[in-house]
Amino acid sequence: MSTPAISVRGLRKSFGATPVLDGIDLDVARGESLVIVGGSGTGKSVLLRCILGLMRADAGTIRLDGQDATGGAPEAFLRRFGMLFQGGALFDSLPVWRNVAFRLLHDGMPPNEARARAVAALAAVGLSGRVADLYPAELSGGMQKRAALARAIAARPSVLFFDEPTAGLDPILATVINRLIREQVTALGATAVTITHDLTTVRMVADRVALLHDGRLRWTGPVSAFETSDDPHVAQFITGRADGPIATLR
Ligand SMILES: Nc1ncnc2c1ncn2[C@@H]1O[C@H](COP(=O)(O)OP(=O)(O)OP(=O)(O)O)[C@@H](O)[C@H]1O
Repeated sequence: MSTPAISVRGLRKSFGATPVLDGIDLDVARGESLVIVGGSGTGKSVLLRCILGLMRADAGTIRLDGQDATGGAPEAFLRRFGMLFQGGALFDSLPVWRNVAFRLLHDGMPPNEARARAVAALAAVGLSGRVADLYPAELSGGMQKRAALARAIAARPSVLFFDEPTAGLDPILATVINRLIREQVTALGATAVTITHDLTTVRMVADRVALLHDGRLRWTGPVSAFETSDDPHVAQFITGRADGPIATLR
């Protein structure tokens, strides 16, 4: 097997006496779309933050493209990386196109070229050129999400992270966003890691699924095996039953 894009071994992270990650082992192959699911507060965001070096793990190793990244993601990796944050995280004081082209401008691309790239990225997520000169506050929540997705893809990254990409969207717009993510992952040939509660996202975006519970990945497998799995954690997650191994009191 070729070197995985992301490789995590024995990752542990506690807050005070409470372990959140309790020995995570995970490989994400290049060009693969992995979706991580799990109940609220199970540590999905903490795992993502540790992988990116935004948070320091207590133990374990992280390798990105075969390079040790335990103390933080290498610059070379971050340059090829795009992220859609849960809340969108657009800069209010910048027009949409400058938000979308932020990285490109930062890297010294001439403004007219960067603007053209931003407009193309906006078009890829179904937003017209008219939106380019508006400010984030002038957009609806769904449009902001799409603009944030345009920003994540504008620099044509080879690794993409999506944190709750459909949270707060109506089901139709959620489908649009899921389709866009899948299209971008396929079009860019990118490696993608998505965190979600949304089963539709799992179905539309995942090649492989990992279920986080009690600090560990309880189940990982191809998306085709997810819905037919007889693992009680997976079954409870899919049916949304309150009774089962996943406690509802957290
Ligand atoms: N900086 C922090 N300090 C203390 N505790 C934290 C910190 N960040 C996260 N936690 C705790 O870690 C646990 C996991 O949080 P995390 O945000 O990773 O959950 P999640 O699975 O992403 O949840 P959700 O699906 O609700 O967003 C929670 O109990 C949370 O309170």
